[in-house]
Amino acid sequence: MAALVASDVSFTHAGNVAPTLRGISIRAEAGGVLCLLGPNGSGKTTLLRCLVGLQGGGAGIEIDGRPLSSFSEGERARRIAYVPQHGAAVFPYTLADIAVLGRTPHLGSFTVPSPDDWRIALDSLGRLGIGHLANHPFNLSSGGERQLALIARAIAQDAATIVLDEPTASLDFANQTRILDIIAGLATQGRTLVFSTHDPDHALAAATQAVLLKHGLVLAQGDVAHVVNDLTLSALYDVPVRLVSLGAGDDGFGPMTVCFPVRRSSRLGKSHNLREN
Ligand SMILES: Nc1ncnc2c1ncn2[C@@H]1O[C@H](COP(=O)(O)OP(=O)(O)OP(=O)(O)O)[C@@H](O)[C@H]1O
Repeated sequence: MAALVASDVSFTHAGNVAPTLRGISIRAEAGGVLCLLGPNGSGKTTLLRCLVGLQGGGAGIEIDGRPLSSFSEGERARRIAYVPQHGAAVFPYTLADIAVLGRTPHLGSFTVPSPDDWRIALDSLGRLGIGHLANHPFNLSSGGERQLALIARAIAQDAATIVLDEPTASLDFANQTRILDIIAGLATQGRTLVFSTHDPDHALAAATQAVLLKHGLVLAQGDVAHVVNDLTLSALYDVPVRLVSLGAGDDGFGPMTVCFPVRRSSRLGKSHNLREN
C-alpha cells in the first residue's frame, strides 16, 4: 500500500532560532485520510509544506518507501497535489485557467492543454459546484470561491497523494460538507489524503487518522476515534473541550459525534443571562 511517511522531521525557518518542527514522525496510508489538528502557529502549514517538499528539501519524507528527494520535479508533481491555504494570482487567470493548471504535470514540454485536459478541469470545477464561474477571474473571486478553485486544480491533477491546508477554512456549511465528502471519496479510490483544520468536527467526520500538533511536537496520533477526545483536545487547545455523541435522528442522519470548546462564561453558575443585563 502506498503511504506518505515523515520520519523524524525537524525544520527551522530561515531567520528563526527556535525550530518550528521538532522530530515529527507520522504516516498517512493510502486509502486513508489523515487530519492534522493544532493551535495557531503550532506548525501545521510548515509540516504540510515539508511533506510535499516545498520546505526542507524532502528530508525525512518518503512516498511508497522512496525518498521524496529522489523524485524528479515532474514525478513529484504527478504524484502529489498540494492545496495551499491562500492562492495568490498575479495574472488575471479565470477559475478554468486555475483548474487546468492541475493538468500541467501531465503535459509534454511545450504543449498546451488538450480538449481532454480542459474537460477534466471543467469537470473538477463542476464537482466543486463552481462550474458556472469557469470564466470568472480568480483575483476577483471571493475567498471561498478561490479555495474551491484551488481544490479543483488539485483534483484535476489526479495525483495519488493530496495534501490540503485548511481546505474548509473559508467555506459555508454546504461547501464544507461537500469538501469533506470529496476528501473521503478520494480516499476510497485508494489515494492518500492529508488535510489540516481548526475544526476537530471535520476530523471526526472525514478522517481515519489524526495527528495533534502543539509547539512543533506531536502531542498524540492514531485512529481518530482514539485520539480525538475531551482530554487530548483540551490539552491541545488549552481550553476545556467537550465531545458529545448524537444519536440517530428521525431524519435518518447520525449517529455522530460533535465537539465544542467550553467558554468560561458558560460553565455552571457563571452563565450570562441576557435578562440580567
Ligand atoms: N516564512 C517564515 N519565516 C519565519 N517563521 C515562519 C515562517 N512561516 C511560519 N513561521 C513560523 O512558524 C510557526 C508555525 O507556523 P505555521 O504557519 O506552520 O503554523 P500553523 O499551525 O499552520 O498556524 P495557523 O493555524 O495559524 O495557520 C509560527 O510561529 C510562524 O510564525
